[in-house]
Amino acid sequence: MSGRRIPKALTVAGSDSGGGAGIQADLKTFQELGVFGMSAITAVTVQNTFGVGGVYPLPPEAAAEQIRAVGEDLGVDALKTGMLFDAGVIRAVAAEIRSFGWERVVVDPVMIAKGGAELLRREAVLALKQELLPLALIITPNIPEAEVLAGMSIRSMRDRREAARIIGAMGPKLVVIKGGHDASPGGGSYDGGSAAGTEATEVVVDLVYDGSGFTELAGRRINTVHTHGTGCTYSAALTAGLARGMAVQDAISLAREFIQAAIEEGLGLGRGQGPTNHWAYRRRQELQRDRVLEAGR
Ligand SMILES: Nc1ncnc2c1ncn2[C@@H]1O[C@H](COP(=O)(O)OP(=O)(O)OP(=O)(O)O)[C@@H](O)[C@H]1O
Ligand SMILES: Cc1ncc(COP(=O)(O)O)c(N)n1
Repeated sequence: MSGRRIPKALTVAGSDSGGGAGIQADLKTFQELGVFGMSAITAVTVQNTFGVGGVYPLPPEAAAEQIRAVGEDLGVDALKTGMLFDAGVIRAVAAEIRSFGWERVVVDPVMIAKGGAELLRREAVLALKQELLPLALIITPNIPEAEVLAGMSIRSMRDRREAARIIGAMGPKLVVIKGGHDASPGGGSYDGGSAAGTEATEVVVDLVYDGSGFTELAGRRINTVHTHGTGCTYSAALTAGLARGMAVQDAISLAREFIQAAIEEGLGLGRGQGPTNHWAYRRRQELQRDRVLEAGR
């Protein structure tokens, strides 16, 4: 991908009027991480913190033309996909990725919104597996999405590893099965007691599979309802790291830190399941830098 001065990232996803997920979350995250954000919108959703009130999909050509316009002119250092909604859009997006030869591709296989609304048609799962997964550098399913892709139920970390192997065989170089939906005691740390030295029930663990080995990234589980758009924000931070030229493992760590800060410093917006705080990570970085400068005076 092109390597001019400001890193540039493209998100191919749905619009969330509530601003917490989808295109809006992605662009905010890119901006916070010093990356120039661009978008190809696949659908317009009517959303607030109570859920999805409507979905207005765009035709596949609309996605393809937006991607082409950006790719031919501004250039793309990394790309992520989010809500794609149907098989036609998936095929169109995959064709553009192939034709530009982009490799820093993050696929967030968005299927169902937290409130239960369908963001990917059931019959489109096959197209996702056949067309898009082989083009992905990293795929970031949550546990229910990993269950659909792998065709198995996930009740333990052992199951998660098995699912990651199955999904990895579909083509992506790395698989991250996120632990936000893991309600089991231990939050995913089944094999070695509590992770990160905290009480097991307070932990959220993301599992990373790189085609040969597994890494578990643990964070403190925050007890909050304000987790709307966590997956979008996480995969956007990962994409921003890749656009900046970071090594994959470093981009994965950056994304975990970014989402942890965004959830921990929630904004309490709306009367339902609110968005995370996309500004929190940069604010922490700035505070840390100020402390270092202060100590050096
Ligand atoms: N309560 C929480 N506390 C801390 N981290 C969390 C929490 N919930 C999710 N995360 C983190 O947020 C990221 C996204 O995980 P999650 O499983 O929620 O994705 P998702 O379900 O795809 O999100 P979305 O709801 O946007 O589709 C992961 O890194 C996960 O560890
Ligand atoms: C446009 C769009 N894309 C993705 C999500 C998933 O986010 P969540 O599962 O938090 O609702 C969403 N709600 N809306």
